[in-house]
Amino acid sequence: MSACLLTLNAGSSSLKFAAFAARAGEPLRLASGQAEGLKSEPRFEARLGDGPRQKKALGDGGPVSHRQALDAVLAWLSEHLPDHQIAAVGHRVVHGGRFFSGPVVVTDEVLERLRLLEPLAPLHQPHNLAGIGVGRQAFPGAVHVACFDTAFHRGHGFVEEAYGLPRELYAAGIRRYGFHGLSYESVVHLLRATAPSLWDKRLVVSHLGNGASMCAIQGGASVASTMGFTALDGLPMGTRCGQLDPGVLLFLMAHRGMDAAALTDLLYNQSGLKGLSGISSDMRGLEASDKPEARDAIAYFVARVRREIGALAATMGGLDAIVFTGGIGENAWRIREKALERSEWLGIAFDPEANRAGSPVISGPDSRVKALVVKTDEEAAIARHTIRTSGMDLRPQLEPQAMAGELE
Ligand SMILES: Nc1ncnc2c1ncn2[C@@H]1O[C@H](COP(=O)(O)OP(=O)(O)O)[C@@H](O)[C@H]1O
Ligand SMILES: CC(=O)OP(=O)(O)O
Ligand SMILES: [Mg+2]
Repeated sequence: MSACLLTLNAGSSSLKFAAFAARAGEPLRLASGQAEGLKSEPRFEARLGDGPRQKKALGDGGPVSHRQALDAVLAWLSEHLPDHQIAAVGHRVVHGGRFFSGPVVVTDEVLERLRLLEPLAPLHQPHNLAGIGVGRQAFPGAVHVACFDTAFHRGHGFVEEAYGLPRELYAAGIRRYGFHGLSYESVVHLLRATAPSLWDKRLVVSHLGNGASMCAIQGGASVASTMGFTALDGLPMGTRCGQLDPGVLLFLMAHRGMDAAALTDLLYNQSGLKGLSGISSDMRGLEASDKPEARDAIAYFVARVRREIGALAATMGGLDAIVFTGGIGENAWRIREKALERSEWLGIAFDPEANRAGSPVISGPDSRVKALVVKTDEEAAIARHTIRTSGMDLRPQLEPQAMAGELE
């Protein structure tokens, strides 16, 4: 039996997983997949390495619990990787608050602290912690490691972390934390291998998915994020509002009688692309629609991305590369095109053909600022943390040489 590690990323309606072996401190992907649509039409999909995707229905047509989803994952793994024993499990946890600035081995005490953060990430944290619960039951002998979306941003200075509120609230933890850190780390890691003269320069990385944020990164470290105390701020998202004047909330409370529960539902579930369009939270659905409301929602999304490119570049005193990632960032060429329209002033010579063709480099050869598309790999970031934190393999990380220079 050889030891391997499992990564679990439990979302509100999905459970993503990957299995890795550890080779010289680097994860080697053995398998990956997801159980999704748990509350509507549960489906299971998995593949060995880069092999073909195997798909099947999950359950008997009705909703499926995270525990059942994990059982399906385990059954698939024991059928397809029978010679591997799971020695460590890495869990994505969206909010680590002030307590955690790096990955941590899960204990009952750690879990207790993470539960306190559930109200700060209602779409994620309860599911992340449920995933840890079922994972610990299924693998009582494995080391469980929590890896945080917030950790990558914990080096921010006071100005990026504070709100313009009394200092006592800052001291109480009411700060800008930032999210999608595992995704940003994975982008930096990939650039380090494929763009060695660029990775530590001034980057604006746009993680545009169902959740969406942008991050200024310099020297490989996060400098500023569009997200703050919760994963509501910054860009509009599938169903989340993005940046909002807090005066709107005061008005809704005073004049529409809305309480915390009603506002939570409004801001997390009914807003963003879904609320703006009244059609769909899904970018593909909006791109396919010819309704003016769909066009408005897309225009609002793109305008916010363009605005944040300028704002984040300003925090670094300039820009050397812009990177798109996430489901929208990687796949929606029209969104990238609109986001980079009239960006010559920033030093970007956009290459529309390369962009449309899905090339990883979407700026021209003479562009002073590079524009790139990178596939995010949160699972690999979780796996690297888990290898180091669990002590599965403590040898220094090897840089993959084969890709050196690929994106330059
Ligand atoms: N080819 C595509 N064109 C436009 N949008 C796409 C495409 N593929 C995926 N998307 C969008 O990506 C979003 C989901 O992003 P993803 O990063 O997978 O989400 P999650 O945050 O749930 O992991 C959805 O809005 C989806 O419509
Ligand atoms: C933090 C966040 O928004 O995550 P996701 O993109 O998975 O919703
Ligand atoms: Mg995501």
